[in-house]
Amino acid sequence: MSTPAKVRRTVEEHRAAVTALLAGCSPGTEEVPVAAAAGRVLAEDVVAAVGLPVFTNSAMDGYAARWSDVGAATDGAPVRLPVAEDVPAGRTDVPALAPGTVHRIMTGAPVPDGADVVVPVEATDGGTDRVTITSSPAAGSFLRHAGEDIAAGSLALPAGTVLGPAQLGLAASVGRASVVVRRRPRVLVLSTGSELVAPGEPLRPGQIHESNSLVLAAAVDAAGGEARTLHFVPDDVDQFLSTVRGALADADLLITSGGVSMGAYEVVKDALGALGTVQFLAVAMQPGGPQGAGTVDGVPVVTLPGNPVSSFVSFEVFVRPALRAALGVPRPDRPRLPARLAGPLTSPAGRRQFLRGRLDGGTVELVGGAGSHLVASLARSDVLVVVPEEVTELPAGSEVEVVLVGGGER
Ligand SMILES: Nc1nc2c(c(=O)[nH]1)N[C@H]1C(S)=C(S)[C@@H](COP(=O)(O)OP(=O)(O)OC[C@H]3O[C@@H](n4cnc5c(N)ncnc54)[C@H](O)[C@@H]3O)O[C@H]1N2
Ligand code: MOO
Repeated sequence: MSTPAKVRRTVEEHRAAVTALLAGCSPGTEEVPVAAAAGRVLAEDVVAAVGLPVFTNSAMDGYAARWSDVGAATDGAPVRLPVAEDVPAGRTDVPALAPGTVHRIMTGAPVPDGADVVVPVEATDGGTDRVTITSSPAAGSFLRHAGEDIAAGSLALPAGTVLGPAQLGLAASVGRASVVVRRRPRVLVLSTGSELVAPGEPLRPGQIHESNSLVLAAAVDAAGGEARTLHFVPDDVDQFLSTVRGALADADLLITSGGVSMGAYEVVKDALGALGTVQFLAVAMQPGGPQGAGTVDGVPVVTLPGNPVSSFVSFEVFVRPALRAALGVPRPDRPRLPARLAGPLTSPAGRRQFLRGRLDGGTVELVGGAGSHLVASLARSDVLVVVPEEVTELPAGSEVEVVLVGGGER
């Protein structure tokens, strides 16, 4: 049977413990096509095989010219020149520009040797054999110089970079078809509770739809892990342990939800506490007070409280940064910002509170109350409002720190 948690920790202490626990769960590297690397963490330095731009090219559709030939052009005294070549993007045999001539050129096409300006087509009559130029931009205008963005041989993306759309674009631009990335930690997610019923199933009195495993699995995947959701189990120690043991072999981490507080049927605490390798404790925060961490058969386990908001917040505060750090991300934390409170708030003394809020400009409005059962409010929020341990009340207009967890976009 469960016993009251005696150990108390600060948020930072438990964060450090979970980060240390997960430090070993980064399971090596793999090479994947760039097209399949979105969200992955680079495990190698990507060096630019080519500079960018690859060659000096035109920024405009127009005419490549010598400024000494066209610089004096005005409406009243236009310059008329023969068009020697047509240079669409992709032309690979562009002759040099002879003095007294221009090349018609398209955006992205190679600028011929000898040209030092591109005159946009809007400043001409658009001629194809001869062109009349009625004004010229400054010398050097509309040339995109080879290597001005990144030089060949230089570091394009350092190891540890999270590959978002722009980073994938750069990898492709410097010629990479594949990249070496960190393997995604394989994370088992297991919810517990005899009251739980799968969504879609009818509810009998006293039953609720299971939702924490969906939340946690989605959060694991978004953090860079690879979640595998086990079917939830009732408050039965034997069933819990056999489910866990049947799945641990190919897991890097187990996350459980529920069964860790002070009740008579705390399945996670009862089952794992008896092993002696998992510590259950109270963290000075709300929600997310009851926590546990340790190992089962050598595999790291983090036991999160069952209240849905507590489970979500605990993942954000402890598991996400630890997973990101294990993946080698240099800044594993969510971005934080100062914001002004739209209304007043109160908070329990001695516990750091993470309230749900919606950020609008620099102002944050609380969404719902402090209750850790308020899932509809959680779904409408996009930030966590951090209230320090020593603060018990704040008037409207106070500055608070908010954590940008995202979600609820509309
Ligand atoms: N006497 C005390 N009671 C409680 C304490 C305490 O210190 N003393 N702590 C409270 C706090 S804080 C939390 S948080 C919860 C944590 O309890 P458990 O981790 O044991 O979670 P459960 O009791 O299993 O569930 C709590 C709540 O959440 C619902 N739930 C659980 N799992 C799911 C799921 N997968 N999907 C949706 N909803 C879920 C469950 O039905 C309960 O309503 O303990 C307090 N009690
Ligand atoms: O800490 Mo519980 O997590 O408040 O609801």
